[in-house]
Amino acid sequence: MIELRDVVYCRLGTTDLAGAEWYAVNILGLEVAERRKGAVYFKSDARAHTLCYFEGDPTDQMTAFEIGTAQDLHTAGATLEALGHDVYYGTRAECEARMVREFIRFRDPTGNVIEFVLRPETTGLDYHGSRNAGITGFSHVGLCSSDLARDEHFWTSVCNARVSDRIGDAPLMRLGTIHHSIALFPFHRAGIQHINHQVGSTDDIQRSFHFVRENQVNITFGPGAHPTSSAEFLYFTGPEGMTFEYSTGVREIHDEPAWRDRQFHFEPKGFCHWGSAPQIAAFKK
Ligand SMILES: O=C(O)c1cccc(O)c1O
Ligand SMILES: [Fe+2]
Repeated sequence: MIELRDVVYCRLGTTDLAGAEWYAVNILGLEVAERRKGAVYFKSDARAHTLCYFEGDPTDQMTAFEIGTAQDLHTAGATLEALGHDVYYGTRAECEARMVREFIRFRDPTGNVIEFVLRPETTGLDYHGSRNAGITGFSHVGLCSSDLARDEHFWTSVCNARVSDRIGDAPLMRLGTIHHSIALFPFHRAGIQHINHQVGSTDDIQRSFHFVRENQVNITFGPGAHPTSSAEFLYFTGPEGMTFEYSTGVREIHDEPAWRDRQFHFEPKGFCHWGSAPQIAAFKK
């Protein structure tokens, strides 16, 4: 079994790097950690970076997860190869571009590009956004799935993710104690479906709701409250059509043996108990 510690970063291709940077700083509220040739790195918490935009094809999207030891990384590579996945070992330059010691890359059964990384860099320092969005950190990712049962099986039986709850057949899965670090939503193509940052409080959700609306950003869902994680949320659209979510108050599961995954409706009420309805394709039938 491959043990994953946490989701660590997303890498997103863009045809407008300057525009993506402007949005990440001025709307989303991230901090530029570093600019390199053809790429900008963003901080959202103590880690060296949790998001990278690079000049490239917008369908080029990667999600990375931390693995504990070099031994585990190599075992994971062998396990994935045995299951028929092509596994690519990152070069030194590619490791430097990700601020990690080692990584492997492969595709999940839907075709999502996944990286398992060793020793991602941290700064030990908080981040400071110029816009006070109240972000406390990068927290989870939603991935598109063309076959939810098949992909849930992959993530739970190969990668040790545990299902916390399901909305319809869409699993919300935890790697540690946070209700979910990865969730799968039905969509006909591979890609990152949404990127979640946690914010400090309801005030941050409400202030961002008005702020993004004032700035002509398309709000696609919320403000609302998820019955699953119990988090209050806001979803809005970013560069290249990416969905970003802020949420606050996500449930933690500490009594692992006692927790039973629950079944929610794949309808607006399964996504929000305040009555908001999603304008997000993967959240609709
Ligand atoms: O937090 C949740 O429970 C949740 C539920 C549905 C969809 C999401 O993106 C979520 O984060
Ligand atoms: Fe989410």
